Amino acid sequence: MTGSPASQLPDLLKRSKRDKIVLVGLMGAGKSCVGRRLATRSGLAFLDADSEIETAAGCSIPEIFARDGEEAFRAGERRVITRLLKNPEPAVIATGGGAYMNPETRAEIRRHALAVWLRAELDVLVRRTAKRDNRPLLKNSNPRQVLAELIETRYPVYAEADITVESREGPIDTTVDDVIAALEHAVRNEEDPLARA
Ligand SMILES: Nc1ncnc2c1ncn2[C@@H]1O[C@H](COP(=O)(O)OP(=O)(O)OP(=O)(O)O)[C@@H](O)[C@H]1O
Ligand SMILES: O=C(O)C1=C[C@@H](O)[C@@H](O)[C@H](O)C1
Ligand SMILES: [Mg+2]
Repeated sequence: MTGSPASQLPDLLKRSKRDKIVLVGLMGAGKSCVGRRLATRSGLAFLDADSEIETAAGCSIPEIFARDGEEAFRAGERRVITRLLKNPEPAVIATGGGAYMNPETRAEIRRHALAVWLRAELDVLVRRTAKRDNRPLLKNSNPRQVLAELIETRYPVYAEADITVESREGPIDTTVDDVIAALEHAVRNEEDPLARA
């Protein structure tokens, strides 16, 4: 762990008049592991939307997809994220990779949260997601092609987030440090737009 001032995050949230930091990005971008570390280092609560959906449904995401289909999963995802966002306790939330594609979810995130896009290159995503088979969208013969197509359709939408941080290979704490620095910069710019000049 590095010495960067993660403890400033609760104060940063107050200054931004929002109460959540929400991580968005593709499968394998690191939303869950970076989000958990960010929360631990800053003393904020951590919520993982995928886990919350599984708890609410009483079964795993692959089981929800197999039993009820993707559309039902997306409806549940929307409800769960809205509930998490409306809870006033300050927190870091890792979303599932598809959540930010929903325009209503994006609007709720904008209202309550500072949104962070964890961006990663295709090769990095392919390598990281190959380690586990818990992602229904990648359970086919060519996960690399699926991820490449999702990059095409989703990256322009993820780009609407308040900040973008590259999720590189290397220590997770380095990405956490980059997120904190970018958030500090974004909030400072919001407070004093002229400082950007
Ligand atoms: N910045 C990073 N550096 C190195 N490894 C990482 C980094 N971020 C994530 N990983 C590794 O990549 C894998 C996937 O990460 P994680 O589950 O956090 O992704 P995710 O964005 O939450 O994906 P999903 O949308 O499927 O939930 C994990 O094994 C994790 O340890
Ligand atoms: O990118 C996606 O659409 C998904 C990502 C995961 O986090 C899960 O939410 C689910 O596997 C779907
Ligand atoms: Mg995750």
